[in-house]
Amino acid sequence: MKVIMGSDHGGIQLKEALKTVLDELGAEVEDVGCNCTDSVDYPDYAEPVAERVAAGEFDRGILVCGTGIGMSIAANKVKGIRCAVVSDEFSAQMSREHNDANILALGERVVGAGLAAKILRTWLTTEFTGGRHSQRITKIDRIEGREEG
Ligand SMILES: O=C(CO)[C@H](O)[C@H](O)[C@H](O)COP(=O)(O)O
Repeated sequence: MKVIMGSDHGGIQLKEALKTVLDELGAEVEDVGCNCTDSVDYPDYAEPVAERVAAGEFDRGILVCGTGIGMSIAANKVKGIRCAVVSDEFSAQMSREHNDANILALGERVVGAGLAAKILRTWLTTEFTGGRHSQRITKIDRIEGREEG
């Protein structure tokens, strides 16, 4: 699985910690930054991650900021992106099974590294259920103009 990651200064430590999990799962990882703790603006990292997932260059994206909220708001502006902010394992599972989320947003100031690792494992290994959920994704696509009707 090809995974692209990004963070702002508020998420850089958790982003680094999660690379161990990605390594254990055998993911091929690209990190678009940031690479230091200087204050930066999260949309500058959300945008390239979201654009490259939407373009099909990567299977999944992971974004980390202080809360995950700013990253998810920015990422969800890109057509084809379904970014879920998650802080528990059940939501991680549901965001994949029901919503086919293609980007996971985490908050370093919200979840500890241990819980975040469990969330990430669950999120990366859970498949979309399809069925009735597919028609709902189609309706989301229609809202953003990806589908006619
Ligand atoms: O966008 C966010 C909140 O919705 C992120 O958590 C940012 O990391 C946060 O706003 C950064 O805050 P800081 O005071 O500039 O470190």
